[in-house]
Amino acid sequence: MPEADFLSLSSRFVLGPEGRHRLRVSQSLLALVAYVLFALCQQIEVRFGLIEARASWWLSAFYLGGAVLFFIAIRSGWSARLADPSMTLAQSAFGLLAVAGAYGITGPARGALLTIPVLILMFSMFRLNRRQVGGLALAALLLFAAVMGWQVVHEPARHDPRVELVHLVFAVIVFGGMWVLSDRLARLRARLTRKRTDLSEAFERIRQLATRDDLTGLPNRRALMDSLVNETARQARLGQPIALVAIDLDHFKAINDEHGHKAGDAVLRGFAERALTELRGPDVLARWGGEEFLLLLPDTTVTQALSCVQRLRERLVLTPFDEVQPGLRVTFSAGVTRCLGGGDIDAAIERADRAMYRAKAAGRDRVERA
Ligand SMILES: Nc1nc2c(ncn2[C@@H]2O[C@H](COP(=O)(O)OP(=O)(O)OP(=O)(O)O)[C@@H](O)[C@H]2O)c(=O)[nH]1
Repeated sequence: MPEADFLSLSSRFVLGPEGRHRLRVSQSLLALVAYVLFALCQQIEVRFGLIEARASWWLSAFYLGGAVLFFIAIRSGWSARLADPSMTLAQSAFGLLAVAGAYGITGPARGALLTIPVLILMFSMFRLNRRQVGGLALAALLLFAAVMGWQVVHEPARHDPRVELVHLVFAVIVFGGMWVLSDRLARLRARLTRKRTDLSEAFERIRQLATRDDLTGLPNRRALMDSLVNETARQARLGQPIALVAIDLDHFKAINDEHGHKAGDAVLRGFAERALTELRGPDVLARWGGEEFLLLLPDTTVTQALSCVQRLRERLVLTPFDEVQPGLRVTFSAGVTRCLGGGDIDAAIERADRAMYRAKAAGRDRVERA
């Protein structure tokens, strides 16, 4: 097996399939590695005679066991049922407990351990809210204060009260600082989230403006061209026919002249609404410009398209535009062609257009095939 394949297979075995879950698993694995390093450091201190061996073994067993359990809970997918599948709060609290325990058993070098809660709190800031981070910082402070107090009382020979007091003051400054920092970070995150929402709303609006006709809400010319390209590519794969229909409302200028431009707008909207109720989901009716529409009918032969257009005509006969002017009837002329895709798109539009003009010339309110 090539080396690269072996590596990707073993990383898949340890971390699971790609995705958010894998990110969580790799983070908990990283935490496990950190605990192992921490245990090794403790062993060095044991060798130096700074820590008692038995206490060190017990504590190492506690936090390594905990870290393995967290890893299993996340890797197995069990934690996915929780609100935070990364178990950030639990992992951070556990880490702080382990460090406080280590502080209790570590000899003169224990002051260095005060830097580790900073690391834990910094990691937690990316996932937890400021109340949770504040709670963790306060809990860590109380935990350390309790361990310091307990040691001063029970082992005054090894734990000088003056040194513990200095450590405690430093802990207050550092943990307090972490809380202030988490507050700033939370505000920054909230601002970023707001900006991201604004940005995606603006993007959606731009997309609408670029692809929709403002008056009717139908796809515009550009969106129809995109649909044509996509559909004809699909047609090439599946061998299905596509029909294209050019539709132009009859005597629309007269409607504008007699009833006003607003009434003309309402007729365009009304036509779009009526037509959409007669079409299937995959059909695309677009406003091509003015009072002209283009209809794309995927998986439809020209004969089927002719009966679809016939249905539209009947619909307009049955539902006059009473909302514009009581009894106002609107008709259209249409031209139908088959679109073969690729280089035929422009040619098909032209064929449908020419057929539609033939329908106009033949007296309007009719449909011609190209
Ligand atoms: N109200 C309104 N009118 C529009 C819009 N776009 C184009 N028009 C008008 O549509 C009319 C089209 O007129 P013509 O091209 O002469 O077509 P027609 O009167 O429908 O005649 P035939 O197509 O030959 O049946 C023009 O008066 C345009 O001003 C629009 O968005 N709203």
